[in-house]
Amino acid sequence: MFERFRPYFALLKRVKGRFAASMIAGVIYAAASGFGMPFLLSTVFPVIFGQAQSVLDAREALVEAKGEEEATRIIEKAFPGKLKTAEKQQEIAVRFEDFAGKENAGTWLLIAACAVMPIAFLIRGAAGFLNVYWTTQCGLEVLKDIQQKVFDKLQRLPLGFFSGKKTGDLISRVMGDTQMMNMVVTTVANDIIKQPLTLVSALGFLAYSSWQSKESFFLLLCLISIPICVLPIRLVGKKLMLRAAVMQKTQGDNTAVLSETLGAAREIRAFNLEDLMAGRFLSGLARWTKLHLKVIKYRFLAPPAIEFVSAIVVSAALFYGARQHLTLEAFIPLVAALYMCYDPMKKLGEVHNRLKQGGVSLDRLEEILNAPESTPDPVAPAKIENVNGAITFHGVSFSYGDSPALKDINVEIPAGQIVALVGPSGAGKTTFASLVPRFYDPLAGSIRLDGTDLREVRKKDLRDHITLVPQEAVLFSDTIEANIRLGREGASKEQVLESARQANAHDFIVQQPHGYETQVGERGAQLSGGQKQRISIARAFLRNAPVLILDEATSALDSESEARIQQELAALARGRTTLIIAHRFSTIRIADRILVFEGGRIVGDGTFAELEKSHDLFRLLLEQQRH
Ligand SMILES: Nc1ncnc2c1ncn2[C@@H]1O[C@H](COP(=O)(O)OP(=O)(O)OP(=O)(O)O)[C@@H](O)[C@H]1O
Repeated sequence: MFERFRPYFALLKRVKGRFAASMIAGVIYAAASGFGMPFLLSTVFPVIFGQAQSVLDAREALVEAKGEEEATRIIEKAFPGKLKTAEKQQEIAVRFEDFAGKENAGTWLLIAACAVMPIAFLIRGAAGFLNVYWTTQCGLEVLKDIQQKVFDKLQRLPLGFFSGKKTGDLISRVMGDTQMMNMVVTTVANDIIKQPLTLVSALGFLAYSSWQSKESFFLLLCLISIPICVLPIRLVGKKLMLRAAVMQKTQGDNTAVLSETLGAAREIRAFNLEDLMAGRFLSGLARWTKLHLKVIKYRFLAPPAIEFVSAIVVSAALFYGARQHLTLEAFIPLVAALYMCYDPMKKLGEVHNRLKQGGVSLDRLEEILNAPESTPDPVAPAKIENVNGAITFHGVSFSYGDSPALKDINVEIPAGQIVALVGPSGAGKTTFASLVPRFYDPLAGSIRLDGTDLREVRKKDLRDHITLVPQEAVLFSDTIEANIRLGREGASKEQVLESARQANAHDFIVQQPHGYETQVGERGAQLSGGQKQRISIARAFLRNAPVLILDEATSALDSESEARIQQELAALARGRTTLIIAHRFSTIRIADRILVFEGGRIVGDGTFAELEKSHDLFRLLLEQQRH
């Protein structure tokens, strides 16, 4: 049952004190329930109802007629185990006489006997509460660690991981599946320690009374029927796990539809796709509801099955007890112990099912946690300091899947050169630029920065020397200043302002209602495309890295904004090794050199004038751009 979660037990180390305390509380609870309750029933009730005394009186009466030995034997047979208890109780009664006087001894004994129950329940209740509280705390701490690891991993995973995944499904894993685990932890925590221990201590009581009365029928009955109860638990658990897996996947698909719908709000309205998207969402919901009901069905099937088995066992016990002429007083504690065996079984069935369901969510989280690191950091990383920015590609090939995206690329880019990458769509320009910050590693060949192979450098150190200005500016929902500051942690206010001036953003920023403190909204929704792009350029100025990758940063703008931003980009590129991914040729005029890509190869290399004169494909591309 716990096998699936074993790798995570190590995470309990951090909360081992709490966990040990919860175990101790669980042991107290279990001992009080499984052993204590039946034991109290067998000792306190006889005191209250005076049966202990009547056992002694009966023996007393027989002693004259049958002699001491025979009288004891007859009484032992009629009231198994009770003679010893009665003697002990008489001893207690005598002590009460010393304490309360002969007259009041009876009353005090009764008060004490009656008080035992609430005290026992108080101890049991407090131990139960502390057990569930501390176990939940430990479980949630472990879960927090797992969530943290998943989030961390998601941020560090190579980009290739995301190609085949839906964002909505990933959100559903991080939020939905951890939520599911949360629920599993909180529900399971209540029973996971208490119930098995209660079962053991109830079996302990049955063993103890078997030994006392030399009668092992009840213990045997219990030992035989426990495996029968395990059967439905296992059967149902397997079915439940399969349904839960599909259910969680469906949940992921539904979240994906939702996130796509929210992300394409304009397009959905423009193309009248509201009904289509609603239909998709509804059919996903219907599938999820159906699966959820199946999961519920299997979850709640095991307890009645166990109850049925336990009812049969109690009936068998009744039959046997009646035949053996057991007194009610002897019978009740045994039935209570039997109940204390089956109740944990029933609850453990639920725990088992819950853990199965949690296992499914864990599988989905582990897909993220155990995703291979395709661009690992070196064990002994090389230091890169005072980077000039010379980049060399030597025999580089790369493919995302089967068909190659780059084939045998050899090129040397001196420090400070501005290079435009042009070529038809799908020629490999973006891929070429993506290899420089190690978003991917080449499958063959090597890439060097100032002579150092990129794979010998830690990704963080490498990326500290690179600035990426994407096609569409990415802003986070925070203030303008915070968005610029993302370029360099710890930059001074003056440096932020200076970068904004360099990007020609300062003037429009100070006109905003709260100036630099203005909130930009989610993904910068409250700013125009040009304004967003200027903030993104200001961020790049602030970063001040020697290598710059411009993913034709103006292609998302209208021509007027585009023309104005050209100047800032030219200023930004000056003195830096710059790779411009030129989708629309809008920025290639600022380039010192142009590389022409076709089918994953570099088929042209020269200045604008040289290529315009002699390169057919370049001329064709230029011609297409002009029309
Ligand atoms: N994440 C990816 N997963 C799988 N294949 C990809 C991925 N990105 C690009 N490709 C494929 O690799 C090849 C090169 O793509 P790349 O994006 O580098 O071209 P590009 O020249 O930048 O094109 P465009 O100008 O249209 O952006 C294409 O065949 C493309 O389909």
